[in-house]
Amino acid sequence: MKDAWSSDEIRKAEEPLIAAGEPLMARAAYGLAQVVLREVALRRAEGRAGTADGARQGRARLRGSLGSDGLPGQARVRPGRVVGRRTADAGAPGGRGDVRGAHAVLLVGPGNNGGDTLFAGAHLVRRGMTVTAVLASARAHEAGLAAFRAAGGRAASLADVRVPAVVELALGADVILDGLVGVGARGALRPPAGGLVRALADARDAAADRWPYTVAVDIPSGIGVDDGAVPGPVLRADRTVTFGALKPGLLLPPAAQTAGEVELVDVGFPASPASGAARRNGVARHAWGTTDPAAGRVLRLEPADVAALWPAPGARDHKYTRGAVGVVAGTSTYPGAAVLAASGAVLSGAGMVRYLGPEVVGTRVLLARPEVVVAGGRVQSWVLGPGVPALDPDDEGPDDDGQARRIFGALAAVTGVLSEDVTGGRMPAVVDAGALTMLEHRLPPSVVLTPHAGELAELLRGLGHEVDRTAVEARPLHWARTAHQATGGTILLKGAVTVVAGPGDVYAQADAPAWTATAGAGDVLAGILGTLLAGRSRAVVEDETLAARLAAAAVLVHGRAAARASAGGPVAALEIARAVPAVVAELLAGADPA
Ligand SMILES: NC(=O)C1=CN([C@@H]2O[C@H](COP(=O)(O)OP(=O)(O)OC[C@H]3O[C@@H](n4cnc5c(N)ncnc54)[C@H](O)[C@@H]3O)[C@@H](O)[C@H]2O)[C@@H](O)CC1
Ligand SMILES: [K+]
Repeated sequence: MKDAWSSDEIRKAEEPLIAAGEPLMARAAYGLAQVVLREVALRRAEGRAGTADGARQGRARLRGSLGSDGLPGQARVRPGRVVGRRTADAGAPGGRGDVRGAHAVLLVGPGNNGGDTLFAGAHLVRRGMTVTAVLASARAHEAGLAAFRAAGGRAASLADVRVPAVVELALGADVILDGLVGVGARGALRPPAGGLVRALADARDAAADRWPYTVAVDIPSGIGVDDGAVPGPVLRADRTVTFGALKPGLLLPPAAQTAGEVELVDVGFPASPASGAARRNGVARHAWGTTDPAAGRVLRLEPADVAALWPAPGARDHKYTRGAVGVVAGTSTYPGAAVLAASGAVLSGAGMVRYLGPEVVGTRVLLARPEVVVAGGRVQSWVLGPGVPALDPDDEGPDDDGQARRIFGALAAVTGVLSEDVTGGRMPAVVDAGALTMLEHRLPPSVVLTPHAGELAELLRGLGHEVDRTAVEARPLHWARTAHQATGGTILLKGAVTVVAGPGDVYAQADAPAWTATAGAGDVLAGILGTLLAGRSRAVVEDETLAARLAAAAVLVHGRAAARASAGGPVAALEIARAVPAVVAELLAGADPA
């Protein structure tokens, strides 16, 4: 399990270590430098490093703006010229591990994040790289700058060299280190760092594969460390080297999408899960229900966590103990959703799947999956709403083949509105698509709502919040938590990174390839989650945090199945369902079905 620490928690963990004289910054800088050296060497060995010529031109242009002592001078680089085409250079100094002559540009802010970057820069210089630091503020970490200069690095102030020259320099470099701000950042990057990053981000977009390898130091500067927001310009990184612990913004969308591959450098924080309580010592954990946005941890499940959660059958299990999933999905106009949701449930290992809906749809479900029982009866979880039209209160008689009536009945059972004698007691449910418009009562957390951003915005508008799809996409964590608090249900907000918010920890899962954004994929996910909830039906009702964990597990399996079915190309929703058994088998065998 990946576990992110908020900026407050990082600070609390840091304080005693710094007080004890632990060299945190030296460790961070060394780890950062090792990653940069490895990546530059790798790229050179693969022939992907920038040309020596390009780097030389970029440096020559900057040199025009530097005094002979390396300090900023008066000459200016003409703005707007792009130099240093990046092409493979067979003549680069050879061999894996060789970084001599490679050029790094450091973007250095005023705090310790800039300090890490300068100390790392000193390591790079000592390994034979040419390193230029662009100091974005009047202040820079004193010891870091001294060490960098002593090693032979050159530093220039942004105020002197100006943004266009830095863009040119970057285009001629092999690697850029973004050390403008780290966990001390608040809000969008302010000028001049904000302007610099905007120009670099634009240049990156325009230059595409000619852009140098970009490494974010601790976090991509400008992201919301704790909430994953992207409130202003951010230079997208190929890799983020983060120190001590992951930060929520590295897991949460949309910021997570700017971080590239995330690599953790151990600087000596207590790391084991057992020490989790200790490392949070003194950090107020607010009870759920407060408006504190930091309540609950931000986690990401990994394959081993899902294997431990999966309701694998034992020798004494039979189809009823394993859990029956009741599916109310599809109409005669949209029968496919019923087939996909039922397939997701069957192929993820439900003891039994019951389908409730119009006969014409039931027949199609049976044709696709003869295992499905097309009749009512006891179930241990419900999957409600895929392929069912949204309820339109102005419409007298929606053409839904009686599906709304069936969904209202099931919702009355799962929300506890009907007596146990009638319903057999509360049970978990997945509420998807049209069923999201049929909620009338407060939900228990064992009911998982599975909207995408547009559907969540609509749900929230119905609850009095002024919000549209774009606003939800900008702050998925905030709105998912808001929806949880407003409805009581667990919210699974679908996206490239899916966020699950319930009463406790939040999960941010990034398991699926972009090809997964295809019609019907969500129906399959609903079916998989239905199976997981049915398999642990009683526990889900008793433990109010379990539905969110299982929802995250369903997202992981769905994403890995999509990756497998896609194999780098397009993927059809039914193929995702078909890939699920092999993915589950590998998970249970302890493998990572990546
Ligand atoms: N957590 C750890 O264990 C370690 C952390 N270290 C580093 O220390 C960093 C935190 O250092 P600091 O607390 O000095 O803070 P930062 O270096 O993250 O940034 C704080 C500085 O940036 C400015 N700033 C804040 N928000 C800004 C904005 N929106 N636009 C422009 N400037 C802004 C502030 O005025 C302040 O000067 C970490 O991110 C990490 O890189 C390492 O040095 C040592 C190990
Ligand atoms: K940074």
